[in-house]
Amino acid sequence: MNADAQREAVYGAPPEMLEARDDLTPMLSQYADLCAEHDDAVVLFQVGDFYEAFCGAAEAVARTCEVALTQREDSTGTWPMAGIPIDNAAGYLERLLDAGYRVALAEQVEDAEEASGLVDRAVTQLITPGTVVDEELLDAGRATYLGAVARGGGDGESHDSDADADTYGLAVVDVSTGECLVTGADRALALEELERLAPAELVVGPDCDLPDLSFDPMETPFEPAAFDADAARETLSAYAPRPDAVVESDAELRAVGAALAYAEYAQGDSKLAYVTRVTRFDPREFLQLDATAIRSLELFESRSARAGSTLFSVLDETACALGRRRLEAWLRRPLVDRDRIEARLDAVDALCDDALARADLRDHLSSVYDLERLVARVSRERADARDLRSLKTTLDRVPEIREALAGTDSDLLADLRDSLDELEDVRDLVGDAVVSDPPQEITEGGVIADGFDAELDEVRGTAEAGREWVSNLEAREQERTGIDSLEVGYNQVHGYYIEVTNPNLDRVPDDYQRRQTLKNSERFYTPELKEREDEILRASDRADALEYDLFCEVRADVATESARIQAVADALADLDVLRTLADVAVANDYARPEFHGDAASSAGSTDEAGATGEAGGIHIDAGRHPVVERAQDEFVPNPAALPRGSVALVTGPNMSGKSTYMRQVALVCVLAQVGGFVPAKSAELPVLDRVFTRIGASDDIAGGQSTFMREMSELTEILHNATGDSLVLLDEVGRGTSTADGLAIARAATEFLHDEVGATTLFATHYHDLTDAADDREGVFNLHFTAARRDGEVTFLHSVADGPSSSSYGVEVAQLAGVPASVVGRARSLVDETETDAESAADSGGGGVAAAANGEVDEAAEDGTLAAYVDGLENGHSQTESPSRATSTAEPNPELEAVAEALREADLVDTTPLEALNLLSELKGRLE
Ligand SMILES: Nc1ncnc2c1ncn2[C@@H]1O[C@H](COP(=O)(O)OP(=O)(O)OP(=O)(O)O)[C@@H](O)[C@H]1O
Repeated sequence: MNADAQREAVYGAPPEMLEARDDLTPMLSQYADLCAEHDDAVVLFQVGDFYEAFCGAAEAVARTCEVALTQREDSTGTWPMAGIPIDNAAGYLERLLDAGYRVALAEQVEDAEEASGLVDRAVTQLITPGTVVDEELLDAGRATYLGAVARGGGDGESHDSDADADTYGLAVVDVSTGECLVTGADRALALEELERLAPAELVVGPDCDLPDLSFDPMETPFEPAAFDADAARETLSAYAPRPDAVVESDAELRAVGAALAYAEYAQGDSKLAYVTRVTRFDPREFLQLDATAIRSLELFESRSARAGSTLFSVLDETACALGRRRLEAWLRRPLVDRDRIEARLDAVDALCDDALARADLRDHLSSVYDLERLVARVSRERADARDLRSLKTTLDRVPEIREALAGTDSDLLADLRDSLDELEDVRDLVGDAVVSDPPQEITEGGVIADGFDAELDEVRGTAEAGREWVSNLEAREQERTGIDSLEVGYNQVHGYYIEVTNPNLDRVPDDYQRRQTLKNSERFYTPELKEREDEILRASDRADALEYDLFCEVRADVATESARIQAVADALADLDVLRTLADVAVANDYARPEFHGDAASSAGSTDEAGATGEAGGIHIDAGRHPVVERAQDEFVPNPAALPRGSVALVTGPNMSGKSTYMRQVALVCVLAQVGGFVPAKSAELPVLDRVFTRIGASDDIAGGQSTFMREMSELTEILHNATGDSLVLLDEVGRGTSTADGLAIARAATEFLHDEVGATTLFATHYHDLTDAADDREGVFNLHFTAARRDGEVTFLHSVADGPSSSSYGVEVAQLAGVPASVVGRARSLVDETETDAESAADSGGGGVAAAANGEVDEAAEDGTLAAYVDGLENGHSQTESPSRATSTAEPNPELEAVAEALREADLVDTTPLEALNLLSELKGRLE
């Protein structure tokens, strides 16, 4: 049984309980019923202060949560049972979620003390990866999405676009905040968007056959009927008065309808009143970054040893959780609208110039609570009195935040300032109603402030008067009885009493009635004291009940303002990100990027400027890698001058900085389109439509797919989808196959990108032969990284220069990596031999070779044998028709050398036939 099946086996009513169905106690019978109704989750059944599970589910809970597996015995048998304490359930629930379980909380929905017979229970909440709302189970800095995907061409009639069954709708809901997004696109784009949103849980509509995704959502089976267009329209109409105006296709309608229906189901089948806005977007309104690009540019996850260093971590100077989530959303979705980008840049610029405003904003925003999640809790009736005070604390900051932006000359900041509704009504309501430091419990009084409600004040007054009467009683009774040691006290069990020590018992008046006998004293009460006590108790009980009712009313009143509070949250989130971008820019010396033209106009500019013209190109002066520069003491800034549609072939030794350089160019572009300043002295940039990356192969091996296959499918994706407005980064493409095939593929891809696609491309390669592609295409040019070689030691300079690299320094890098000296020495002599051969071939007129690498830095080399090879390629000759190829390559093949070395080292005199065979087979394997 696989893991999914194992989990599902404990869902539903336990078979052994079903067998004993008629004999079960009422409580277990209720448990079995609830399990049967919610057979897609482990039902955790509230019994007093615990959530219990029975039978197979109990075993799963005990194993996963590491709690004791006990037994419940009754007349019908012995049932395995495991429980988790409700008070600190979060940690256990998290374990169950992590283990892939879905959990249904069956809570007592009536007061156990008031219930006659069996307490009523109902599933109030389904807890799954995409529907968690518990603060302790959520990541403050990330949105937790539940997603739904639907395919077009189904049963809808109202939208023509669905004639194409290739239209996909995608919707996500963040149940903890009420954010709801919907989009639609063709399959490829919709899948890309799905990867970018990476919902924690996914409900997949009928006929949607999803491929393997790069993230790992829980796939939840949900009623296909929820994807029906009419049902979806009905669901959506509770959130948008004109459902069809929100979406643009039936696929979208069905996706958002199903997502909301499932979210409602998870929240106990109730409308999510705090989903006040369903927002539709078009993926093309944003810079498209697919999952591969997000991963390889290390926006959120680090793949290197510098764990934790990502663009997000460098930028994350946010002061509050609202800002942190917004920064993530902006980074995942940089803009393409030039005006919107400039508006953000103006705002960042203005804040960069105003240190005081920045500091004020940071200060105020750091005491802002997570309004989005707060308002959702208020709306779900889960907020306690402290939550409401947190809301007020946050709202108290709003006037100050507006004040900090008073004189701003940025339109965006001014708009945000103006949209900051001070919500005085809500603030005053909470301020008047809830005491400043309320207890966590809302049922035990002490929550509502004096003066808020006349009836409560009166009831409290009665209780207070009673207490005062009691507190004066001692003096009065001492005087009346003449017993100086007489004391009035109170305890939980017996209530108020008058205590008289044994020697004074003879002076006790007649109206004293005995309540309790102690060793040295007696305790009494009087009818009047009893009456007062009852009055006090009645009044405090009444006050507690009144307080609870009043609190619920206040909370409901606040809930009606959800949309206004969410708008404030929205503005605060934007402000926090803008001030963060400004803080980071100032702290790290970033510069404001400039854009030439907008995406639309630059797309058509090729003709005017030619494929290699300046228009729309990427021009960066002294650019830096924002993450790498922070991780080391010194970083060498590098320029980039990439005309629009050009292909830069980047060569250089291993470790010289090629990948860093390419990524930094992309990161500068991404950051600029987020609206941030960039790590450079200056940058003039185009508005890109997409960034594609094909970087590094090492981590794919773990994925099981053949590295080369993966590499080629990513390349295909790029060649199909890149446009003249795209930036393409290729690192070592073609490396996963034989040198000849790899070089041919790299060469052909370069030509295609240049001639057909016109995408601005950076291509890092170890195929020095590829550098010749620059000879016959104006838009293809070479860049290289330099190193200094002195006495056999290599120092990387990390600076980029024009032209191809002269040497790969592979042997030196091998030495740096600790490869044994004898191997390094042998490798070096082999390289020398090859170079000498190449030189003599050149001298004898074999093909126009310039002096090969001679140990000097920064010397461009051309390779005559390559010219022959390229000729072959261009004349349509396949590689096999070029017999000279295998022997004439200037670049030594390290694998061949290693095999040769192993053969040379083999001591045949001492080798048995079997060992010889093994060696042969091993060497053959290496060659293949
Ligand atoms: N501009 C720079 N200034 C300072 N150090 C740098 C610079 N660029 C790169 N480095 C350092 O050099 C290391 C190697 O860089 P990078 O991975 O970019 O090399 P590479 O040429 O792509 O190597 P390979 O060909 O082996 O993939 C980086 O981890 C970084 O520490």
